[in-house]
Amino acid sequence: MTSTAAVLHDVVADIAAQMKARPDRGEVATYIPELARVDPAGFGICVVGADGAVASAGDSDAPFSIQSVSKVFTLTLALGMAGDRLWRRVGREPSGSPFNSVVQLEYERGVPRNPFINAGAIAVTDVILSGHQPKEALGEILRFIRFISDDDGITIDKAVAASEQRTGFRNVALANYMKSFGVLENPVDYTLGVYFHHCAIAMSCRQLAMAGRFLAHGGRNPSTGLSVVSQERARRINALMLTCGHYDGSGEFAYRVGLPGKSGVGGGILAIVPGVASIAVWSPGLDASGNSHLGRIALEQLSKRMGWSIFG
Ligand SMILES: NC(=O)CC[C@H](N)C(=O)O
Repeated sequence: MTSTAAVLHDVVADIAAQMKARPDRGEVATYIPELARVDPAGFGICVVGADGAVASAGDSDAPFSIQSVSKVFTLTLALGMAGDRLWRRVGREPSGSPFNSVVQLEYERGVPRNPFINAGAIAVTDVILSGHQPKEALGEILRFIRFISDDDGITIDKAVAASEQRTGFRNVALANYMKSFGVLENPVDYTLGVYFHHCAIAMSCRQLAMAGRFLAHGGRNPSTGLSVVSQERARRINALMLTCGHYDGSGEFAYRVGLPGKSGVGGGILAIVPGVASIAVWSPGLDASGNSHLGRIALEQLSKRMGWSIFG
């Protein structure tokens, strides 16, 4: 073991022990009833380096609902299908608004600010769906995630998908509003069905960190050398994660952590250290912006102690 690897192992173990013990855990998402049942005591972390070395601690093998972290993978797939045409349907600017905000869509005539807020991700899902049946589109998304993770065991949590399908009234509103401007091509319930199901994909920190490797290594899977996307595309997805990955908490995340990252209301965060590592953390309690409270704090410590901020 090199000394950097040994340091990383110690740092990761220390952070997990500290996070497990903290009383301030944030609030689990309650607007999706199935997520309201998750125990806030969970904490997991996993770091995968360029050489494939893994440093993990806590509940790093416990599956959780990846929710909006899936938006990184759907964006990657949609760019592969539509290329720059995607940007006719969704913007690339931070929203400065909550992830499920309705008001901005009206000002901007149904074109969402970016692919990581709910409206933007629904528009991206609609692009993946075009020309397919919902089942095929969902199969494509799941296959892609299994491929980049090198893990065929990843599945969709049907109970979470059904729970959101029953209660996702805001997303129904956002989708119908976009449909009225012609931003969605497919029937609204088809697009939302695929969206709710990809948000309900369950992964562990280890699986998620594996899935993020291509973003850390210029678009390639470092273990096989196979290209997933071009280097330019990987760089651009990282840029969007940095500027938009935490909704109206994106500025704070960049300030404190200094890495491209994408959060989900299941409490997961995928963070990328370009050229160095892919990191996943999970703690189900959220802050006021809907981002994992301890997940962000853990990443702040990790980035600081390893000197990983992209800002030097
Ligand atoms: N920020 C999130 O993770 C939100 C995703 C969730 N499925 C929703 O649409 O509300």
